Amino acid sequence: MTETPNPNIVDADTLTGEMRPIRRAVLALGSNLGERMASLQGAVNALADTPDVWITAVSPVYETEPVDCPPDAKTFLNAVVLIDTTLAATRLMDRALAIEDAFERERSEVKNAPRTLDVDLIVVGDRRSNEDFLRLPHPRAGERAFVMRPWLDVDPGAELPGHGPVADLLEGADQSGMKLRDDLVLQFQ
Ligand SMILES: Nc1ncnc2c1ncn2[C@@H]1O[C@H](COP(=O)(O)OP(=O)(O)OP(=O)(O)O)[C@@H](O)[C@H]1O
Ligand SMILES: Nc1nc2c(c(=O)[nH]1)N=C(CO)CN2
Repeated sequence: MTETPNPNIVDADTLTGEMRPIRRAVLALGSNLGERMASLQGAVNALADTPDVWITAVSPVYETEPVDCPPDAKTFLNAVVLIDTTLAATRLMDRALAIEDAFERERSEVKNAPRTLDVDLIVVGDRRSNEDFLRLPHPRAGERAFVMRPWLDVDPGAELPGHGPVADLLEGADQSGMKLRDDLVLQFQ
């Protein structure tokens, strides 16, 4: 039987904006200023407390040499968080910026200036975006071992849309400046 949609009936999704699809998202955390581990843990806690966000995995923590940073930059702690979310990608970006602000992130004109906390969206489902406010997938993620390595740890089959398997990207990346900090473990509920 062929069903003809009734134009007089507006479905509940359209009316309420509810029933958004659930998407897997990958967020990268970094800190090279202040209490680095406390900032990363605070970001994980804040994500866990975010309505419509469910953390599914948190990676090990790596100590990494600064890449493309001012000459006096200190080493970073980096990690990756996997979430499921029904938030729109732009709302997730708002939340990431608010979490950075809550940890006294200062925004400077200096490229890659030291920061207490950086929360980057790497992928949000299959969402693509090319706005200044939100670029997805993150345009520099594929060349960053400090993102690919922890991502691979928590998702060995991961793929970066448009770039290929994370395992292959990592093989071509310079991992020499990275050290696993297995003495530092991020907790999540
Ligand atoms: N995928 C994304 N993740 C995080 N911020 C993004 C993304 N796409 C666009 N932005 C925008 O970039 C700005 C934040 O840039 P920020 O200064 O944190 O960059 P960065 O983390 O220092 O550098 P990079 O983008 O190379 O990691 C924000 O205004 C944010 O809206
Ligand atoms: N090691 C390391 N280097 C960086 C990082 C980072 O998180 N870790 N973030 C940057 C801009 O987001 C630039 N350079």
